[in-house]
Amino acid sequence: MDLFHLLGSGATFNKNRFKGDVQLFEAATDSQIVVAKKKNEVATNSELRDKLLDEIDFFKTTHTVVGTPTKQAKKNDAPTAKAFRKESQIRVYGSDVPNPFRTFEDLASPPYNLNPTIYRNLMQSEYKTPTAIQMQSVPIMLKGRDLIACAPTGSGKTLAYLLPLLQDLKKPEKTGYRALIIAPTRELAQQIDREIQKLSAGTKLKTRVLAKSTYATKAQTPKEKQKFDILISTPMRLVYAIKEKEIDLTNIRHLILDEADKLLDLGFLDQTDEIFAACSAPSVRKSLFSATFSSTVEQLAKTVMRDPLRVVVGTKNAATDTIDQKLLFTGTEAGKMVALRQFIQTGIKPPVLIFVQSIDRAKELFRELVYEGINVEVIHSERTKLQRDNIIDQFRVGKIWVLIATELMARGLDFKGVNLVINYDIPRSVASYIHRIGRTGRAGRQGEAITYYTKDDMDYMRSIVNVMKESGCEVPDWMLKLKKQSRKGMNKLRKAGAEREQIDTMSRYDKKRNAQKKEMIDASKKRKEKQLEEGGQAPRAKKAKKAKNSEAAVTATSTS
Ligand SMILES: Nc1ncnc2c1ncn2[C@@H]1O[C@H](COP(=O)(O)OP(=O)(O)OP(=O)(O)O)[C@@H](O)[C@H]1O
Repeated sequence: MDLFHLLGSGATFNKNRFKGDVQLFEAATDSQIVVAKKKNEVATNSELRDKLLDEIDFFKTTHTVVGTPTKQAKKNDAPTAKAFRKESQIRVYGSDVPNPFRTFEDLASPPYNLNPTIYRNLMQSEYKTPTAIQMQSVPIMLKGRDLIACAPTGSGKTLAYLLPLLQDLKKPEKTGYRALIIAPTRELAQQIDREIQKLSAGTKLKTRVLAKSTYATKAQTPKEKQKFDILISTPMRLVYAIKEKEIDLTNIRHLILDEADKLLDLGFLDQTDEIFAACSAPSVRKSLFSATFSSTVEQLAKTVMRDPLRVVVGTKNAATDTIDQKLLFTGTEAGKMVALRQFIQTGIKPPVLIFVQSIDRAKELFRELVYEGINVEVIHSERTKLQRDNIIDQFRVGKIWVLIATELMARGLDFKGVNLVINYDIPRSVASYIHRIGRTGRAGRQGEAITYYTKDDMDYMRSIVNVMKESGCEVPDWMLKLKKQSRKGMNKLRKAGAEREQIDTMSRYDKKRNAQKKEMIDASKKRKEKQLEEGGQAPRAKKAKKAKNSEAAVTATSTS
């Protein structure tokens, strides 16, 4: 009835035409005065108005009331919010759920009224249609609700939280950080920052990525510190900053955890706890995003959130359906290298990402592949920040064809063009499997993932096989009947990884030859440097060509 009042405010009824309806409307209250009062209230009380408007479904052309599809809606083939959610595989848990929006154009008008600058940036971006998680998360966050959002890898979760965040911050206030985004790795923090820069261009909002190299945060005056609106950080760095009193989080009103399940996992939990405590304003809105959430983590999350809504897109903890997942049995560890070499010889379609279980194995595999005649690199936490940044940039632009990586790269990083992910070593958990293979098949593109396994991995294959089956990939029947690994066994794998033979297939002869090659390259490099130091004469054409060749080779080896 309230909704009817709101929609009917200002309208007059033709008593002849509406007859019974007029009686129904007006007889519902005691007198004409009460009706008028009510009409007035719903039209002028903004809170009540917003609540009522939330119940209305916003379409490009039609408005339909949730749950009661009108004839008009059916005619326009525009489903109700409920049907629309079902169609878009969106499930929401919790009460008082705002409706999803349908098109980016909807955001320009009420109830969203997206800031015109952000709207313009959005319209000028490559995004044409919102993804399911964006459609449902944006209205929830705009409404100021806490949110736990689970949606597949590469489905645009970053934009889903950035749009409402930027909308709420509006413009700089110079009161210090008002929003905090936590990500598990520095690389992901930088990627989020890039997205913010694109989306907030022209709003004058200022963002800082807190990294070790962030210059003289300490030396900044309080006034300088207040210039920033948004802070993005890894937990470790932020906890250090909190302890050193470099950073004041008391003004934070938005706290977003990207890859939230990782941040609430044992490895990070203490730090995340400290961060939550430091964001001491009573009205902090918390949003958690990830492609995977265990029920334990969800329960834990709920204890620090206020009446959160939970959104799940697709099947919870499943892989993206645009990834063609395959398994390759290699028998032994040595068999993996044989398979990989064969694969490279038949011609790979770069860029390819190869995951291994440890830094040592990443280094070993790099040593094996560096002389295969492909542009290969290796990334792990022992590389310097500068090296890591360069490698990621070069991989993004296609200069590196094959990138060997540890778990560092498994989460959040967006390489749209990755055609293939190879799990050279099986991942340590189902979540890790989903995130690793999720580096391909992003934003609706097709991708491929191959997982190598040996006879020793058999005990851990069941959960991977289940994920594959769930996402519609072919798996042999017998693998679905494999014994399920005990919790203890899975925990052991998660903590320490499987015991594996060293990756070392080169003969003594090959090793000697490679060592000689390296020596020659180093010597040539030294000669060149000396020449340059001495202000060297212009080398002859032949010499120049030779030096160029060695330089290329040095780039390949200097990282080994
Ligand atoms: N509405 C959209 N239409 C098309 N592409 C989009 C849209 N929204 C985001 N993208 C693009 O999709 C890619 C993946 O987005 P994003 O990195 O936010 O995914 P994600 O869901 O956070 O993935 P992950 O779980 O792996 O972190 C990005 O390249 C992003 O620019």
